[in-house]
Amino acid sequence: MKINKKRKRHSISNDNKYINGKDLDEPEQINRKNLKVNNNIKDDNQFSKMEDISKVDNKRISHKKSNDSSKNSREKKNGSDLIKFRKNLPIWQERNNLVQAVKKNETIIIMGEMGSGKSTQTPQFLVEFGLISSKKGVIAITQPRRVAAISLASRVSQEFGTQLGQKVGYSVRFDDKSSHSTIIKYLTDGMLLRELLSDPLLLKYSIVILDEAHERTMRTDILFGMVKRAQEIRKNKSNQEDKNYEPLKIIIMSATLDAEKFARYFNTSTILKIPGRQFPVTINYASEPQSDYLDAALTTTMQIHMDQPKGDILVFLPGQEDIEILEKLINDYGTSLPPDKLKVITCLLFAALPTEQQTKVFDPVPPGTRKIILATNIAETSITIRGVQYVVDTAKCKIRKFNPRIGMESLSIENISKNSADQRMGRAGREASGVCYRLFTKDEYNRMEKDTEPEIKRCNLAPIILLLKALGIDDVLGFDYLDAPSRTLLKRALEQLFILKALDSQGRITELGKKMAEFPLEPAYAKVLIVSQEMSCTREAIEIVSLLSVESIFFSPQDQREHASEMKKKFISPFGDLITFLNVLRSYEVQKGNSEWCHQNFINRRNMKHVIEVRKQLIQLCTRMGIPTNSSCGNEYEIVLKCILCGFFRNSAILQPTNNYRTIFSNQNVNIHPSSTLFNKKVEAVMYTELVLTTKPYMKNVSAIQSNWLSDTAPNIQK
Ligand SMILES: Nc1ncnc2c1ncn2[C@@H]1O[C@H](COP(=O)(O)OP(=O)(O)OP(=O)(O)O)[C@@H](O)[C@H]1O
Repeated sequence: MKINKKRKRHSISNDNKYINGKDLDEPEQINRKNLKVNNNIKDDNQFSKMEDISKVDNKRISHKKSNDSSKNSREKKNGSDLIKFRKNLPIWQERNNLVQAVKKNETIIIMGEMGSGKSTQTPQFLVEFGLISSKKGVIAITQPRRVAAISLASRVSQEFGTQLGQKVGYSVRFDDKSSHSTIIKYLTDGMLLRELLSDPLLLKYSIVILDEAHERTMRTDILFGMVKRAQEIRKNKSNQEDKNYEPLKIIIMSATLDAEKFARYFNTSTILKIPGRQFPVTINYASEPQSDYLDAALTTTMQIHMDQPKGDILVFLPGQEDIEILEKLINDYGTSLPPDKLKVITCLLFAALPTEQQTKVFDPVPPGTRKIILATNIAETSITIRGVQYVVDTAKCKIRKFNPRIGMESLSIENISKNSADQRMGRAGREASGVCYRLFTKDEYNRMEKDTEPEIKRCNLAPIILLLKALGIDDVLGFDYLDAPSRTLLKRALEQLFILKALDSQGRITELGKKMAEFPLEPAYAKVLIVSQEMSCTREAIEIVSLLSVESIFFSPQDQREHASEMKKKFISPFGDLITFLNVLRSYEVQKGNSEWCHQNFINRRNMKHVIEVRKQLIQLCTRMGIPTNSSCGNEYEIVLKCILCGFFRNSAILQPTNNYRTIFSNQNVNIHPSSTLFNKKVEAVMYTELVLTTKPYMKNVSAIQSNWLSDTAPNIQK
């Protein structure tokens, strides 16, 4: 297979920075004309460069055999098939031990091989052995991602033989499918944290299962401390024979965690190991390092398609941009397949996709078709996508980091850890044997870090500190962290919240802070929405927050950049990017999202649909919070920008006599990014939502403001 490598590649070094989940770099668009797949795959066989692990190191991950043939396991299972299926899971043999361990201990740790049945079976065993009754309290089982919570709840409700939302349900942001009769509730870690706001001791649960604990998201780390605290308080109360309090059991689960460390933290010595998985996965490593992960992913995927028997393919990529490029290439390629080959259908899975589009990856495809799923690491843990037999792993992911010194957040493409690579491999071999194609060498694997650094050690802590304060944890420095964050990170978060007036000068949460904490949004965005009420511009504020929830509402292919920027001109506002985005949204609605119009105007239709969805959810949220969502500012954009400034005044810069912009907060020289509508324009002051470090520090999403607005909105700014 030949791929024209003339195109400009993404740098995957540290200078490829992102901020707030978006590309910080001017996106290096691929010249798609230059990037072609030659159908004659076998002529230039990528796998001549890949070693078959079965030949070179015989590392087959295979333990327990199942009697199910792959054909049978693919068939839709009715009740008795599902029971048979459950009995074949490795965890089934351990169910007595598991239940006894939970009965005897306050906390246990379950370390089980991927696919052994932890996430689906553990809560069912607890119910089946009578440990749960809705009187005593039900089971909460957390997942780091909503797609996992939803798909696990669907599967378990099927196995349980009830409708989703009844005995088995889920709760994720903006979507709750649980009821009074729910006894097993899958929920994201963020949702359980939110429940703590109204139920600080989690009294409606008698068992909390923290699944995929190795992921170490910031929210999971805070949950560890909060759940442990709730357990201690409940234990003390029930020891004092207070009938209102039942003890709380905690179960920590993962295939790839440091069990000893968790055992020490949770004061337990009960670690249950579940050996074995149902089906083997063969691992193929690249025989030499791949200089271009996207080319390697395309080549490998197409080679599997041409050479390997049917079975769906799951490809791991670092982000939306790469996913969309590969989607286009595979679809182009799919149109020229020989008639005797399976057709291909691509499905995408990344965080910014609306839930109903994310869950499309689980839909079956027509016969004679191979599904190719292009996913970020959100497909890495927990989920089973039926039919996936091949995993292609680029070893890349986006890592978010916060530099507390200059207050800048970045998101860069980096290598994953060994544990991540193993989790990715574990998405195959769940219904039949599978193959994992690692686009890196065995040596590279050996050199990978064991674990990804926990978010709490590298991210902006402001959202989580606000939540802790709202939960009544005043001493955030002394909180019982599994791994304590650095003091600099903590100090910066406290400072940020003080400046937003979410905390007072003593570090106590204010009424405004309490209200902000109720929004499942970053503090700055929550503040904008709250303030918008008194400024009568809630509608516009919601729309701008929604427009900022996607990487970009425009696309500009490298070979059509000039044309694209010409087409963009009609939307441009002298107020800068945010109001320009609003203009695009207005036109998009007039055009009813017409795809031809989007195409002609270089508008990213998929992202616009997401914007509309987020807007709908924010309108519901504000209504629930008692904030009227109408506006009477009559398109007075100065008012709208002043409102945004209330959340983002930390991100403002003043034009200097030298014609440079200097940030008011960290006093550094910054530049307007070339993609901004204000590029090369000189205005007295600007506000931005992202700061990007590439060749220079660049501001993105820039708006023109007046410097006197700053003293009105931010009287307590400290340099
Ligand atoms: N949504 C689903 N559809 C079909 N089969 C499923 C589904 N979810 C789980 N399974 C089956 O149940 C098995 C056990 O899944 P489960 O998620 O409980 O394993 P696990 O041990 O938690 O895995 P991991 O550590 O990878 O999350 C899977 O290997 C798969 O065969």
